[in-house]
Amino acid sequence: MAEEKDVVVPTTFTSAVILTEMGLSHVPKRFILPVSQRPNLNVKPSPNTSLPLVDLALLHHNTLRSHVIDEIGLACKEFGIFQVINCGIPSSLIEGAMDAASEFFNLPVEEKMPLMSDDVKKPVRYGTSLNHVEDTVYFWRDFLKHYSHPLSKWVNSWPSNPPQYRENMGKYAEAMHKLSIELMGAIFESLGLMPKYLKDEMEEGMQVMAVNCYPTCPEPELALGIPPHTDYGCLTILSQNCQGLQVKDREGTWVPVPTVDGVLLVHVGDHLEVMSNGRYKSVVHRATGNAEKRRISIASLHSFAMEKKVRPVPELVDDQHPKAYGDISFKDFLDFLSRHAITKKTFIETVRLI
Ligand SMILES: O=C(O)CCC(=O)C(=O)O
Ligand SMILES: [Fe+2]
Repeated sequence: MAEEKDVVVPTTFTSAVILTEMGLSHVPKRFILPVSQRPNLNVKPSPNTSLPLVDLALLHHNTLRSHVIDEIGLACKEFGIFQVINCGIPSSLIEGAMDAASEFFNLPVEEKMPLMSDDVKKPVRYGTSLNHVEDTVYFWRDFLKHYSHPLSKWVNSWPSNPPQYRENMGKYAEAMHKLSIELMGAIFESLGLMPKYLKDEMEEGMQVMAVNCYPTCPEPELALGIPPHTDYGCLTILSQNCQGLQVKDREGTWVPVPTVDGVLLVHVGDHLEVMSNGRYKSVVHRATGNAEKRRISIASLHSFAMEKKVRPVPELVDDQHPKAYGDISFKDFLDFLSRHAITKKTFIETVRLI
């Protein structure tokens, strides 16, 4: 039982990792969701999932490129998420980043404590529930978030322990950044724009890595690892070591996403929804807990520079498609996040005009 062990839980910071180390047999009350928001864990991911699978090697094929662009466009439109294979990233590089992440969460709490913060504007921070002040229910996740692009600007502020963290995560971050540029080119092309459209803005944009740890949860049917949300950026590229991600399909049904070796997941984020003037919608997703296995995921979020306003692309606004969104920047999102609980209202809802 918790009381019997010599573990001090900080009152301002409730870490799921610490609670799991305490060996609880029940989740504490503040993690228990109202019945209507609890996940149904009996729905297992199907290997024949309807989630699109895109072979990125074909983007370099003269005659097949346009077919792949259509596939990506359809995936963004119908699902807001797709799986990609053959991205040219060695599996050892992804495994290296996952191992570094896992070892970081294994560190004793005293080593992680100096990075703990509820301030969403910190470029490097360790946290748990998204907003301790505003969130009324807590979530079974610890995370490390850090800015990552350009790498040379940020890498020295990343954890120096485990010793391989900076090198492994740095290589991974650079590979994700390169991939995000290629994907954005394909996505713009699928919208009828030039593939180089806004490429400089992406090159100079922000990259935030959200390194997530969902420790084993004694009662995963009562709690969530991360509540339903959309990602703020243009797109997010995700690696995971086991299943736990669920996405809401266009009918409102939660669909579990399978884990397949060599597959990365690409989410449409709010900025892409705005730029596409609503042709593509950011995908609502959440992560469930797991009683047997600790889950690690690395989400790489790509957006324009902090204060750069994102707006519907003029070519995509006409009489049939009136401007549907106001202008937003990453900074606007952070301002919103520091004031609101993520569980109450999503940021994108506040910028929709129609
Ligand atoms: O762990 C996951 O699969 C999702 C993580 C996520 O949604 C995020 O970090 O924004
Ligand atoms: Fe997310």
